[in-house]
Amino acid sequence: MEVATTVVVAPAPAADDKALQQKLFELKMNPSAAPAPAPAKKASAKPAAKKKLAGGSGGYVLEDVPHLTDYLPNLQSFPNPLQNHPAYSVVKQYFVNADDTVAKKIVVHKSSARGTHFRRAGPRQRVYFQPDEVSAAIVTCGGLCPGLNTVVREIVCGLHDMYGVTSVVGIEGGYKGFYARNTVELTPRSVNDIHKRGGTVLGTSRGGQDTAKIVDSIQDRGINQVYIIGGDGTQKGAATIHEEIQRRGLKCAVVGVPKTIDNDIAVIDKSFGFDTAVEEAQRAINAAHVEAESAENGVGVVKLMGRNSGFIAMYATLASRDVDCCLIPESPFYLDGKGGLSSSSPRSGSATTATW
Ligand SMILES: Nc1ncnc2c1ncn2[C@@H]1O[C@H](COP(=O)(O)OP(=O)(O)OP(=O)(O)O)[C@@H](O)[C@H]1O
Ligand SMILES: O=P(O)(O)OC[C@H]1O[C@](O)(CO)[C@@H](O)[C@@H]1O
Repeated sequence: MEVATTVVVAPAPAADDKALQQKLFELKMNPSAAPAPAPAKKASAKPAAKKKLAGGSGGYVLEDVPHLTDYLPNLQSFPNPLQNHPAYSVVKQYFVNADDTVAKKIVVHKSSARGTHFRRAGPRQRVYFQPDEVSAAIVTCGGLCPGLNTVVREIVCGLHDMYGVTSVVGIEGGYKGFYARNTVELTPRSVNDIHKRGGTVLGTSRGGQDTAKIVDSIQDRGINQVYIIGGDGTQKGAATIHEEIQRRGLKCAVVGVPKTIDNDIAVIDKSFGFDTAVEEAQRAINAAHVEAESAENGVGVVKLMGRNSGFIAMYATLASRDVDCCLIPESPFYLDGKGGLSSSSPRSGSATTATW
């Protein structure tokens, strides 16, 4: 009897991260089942940045993002230029109410507290920069992810076409590029085709950088909006840069754009690059399936990205229909004995999907 088995497996997590990943998975799959917030971690090398929290009625908690007006309370605001834009001004309720928030848990019990909320992103009725006042910079840091160039392109074109901003530069080679390299001018024309290329046209890097030198460069170049695209390490760096900017009292907005191919951020719809990863996985799965079917008792094993997170493996499995078993780090499995992986054989010639 020929048995064709295609197994998709996400790499095993490091033991320390398992609890965190379990929490992320629960939040993503079933927000109502999310456990109560864990007590704050004890001593770490550097104290975590202080959270900006606000309370409301019925146990409502707003876990807010920092804002320029936190330390520049008298900052002048202006009507959003979008309100006169021919493409947007006709759309009713285009602007996000400044007080709109998004609940961390979607499903709650009628008697439970309203819980943690996050400020909703989107264009505001009033903004804190005039278009000709803006001098923006974009930087990409950390590892590569599909869509980095698309994000760079959309920031440049969005600033230009929607907000009338003409001064945008790229920082080359990641954080260090702020003080080690010259900037490159970014215009809608220069970024027009970059989304068709892989990687990041700005270059990237990992490793130590000097926050004071970065902020010196921001200050010297007169940059007042910084768009920082990168993973968790990059965002920690962005928080540090913001802290230094705030300490110096500069009118400079720091925008963190989260990058994770693994889609392991609970409160956003989807992270950029995830769809491409799932799509690309199909090719590997197809190839493994063909191989497995061609051999007697053939087994095809596909190892996908996601050291601590099984979303790519799980979505690729759901899309493929040729996968018999999907192993993800959030769900423990074992090989031998009753219920063990080795005891589950797929029906011959059929595609049986088992998720472990
Ligand atoms: N805790 C931190 N504080 C300040 N800067 C940091 C911190 N962690 C990392 N960085 C800086 O952020 C940049 C990118 O970090 P890192 O190499 O960890 O990638 P990442 O953003 O986590 O992306 P990836 O998901 O691809 O690993 C590096 O320049 C690094 O020095
Ligand atoms: O091998 P490392 O350095 O742990 O990184 C692997 C991680 O990086 C990624 O490839 C991109 O975030 C993940 O899919 C994977 O979990």
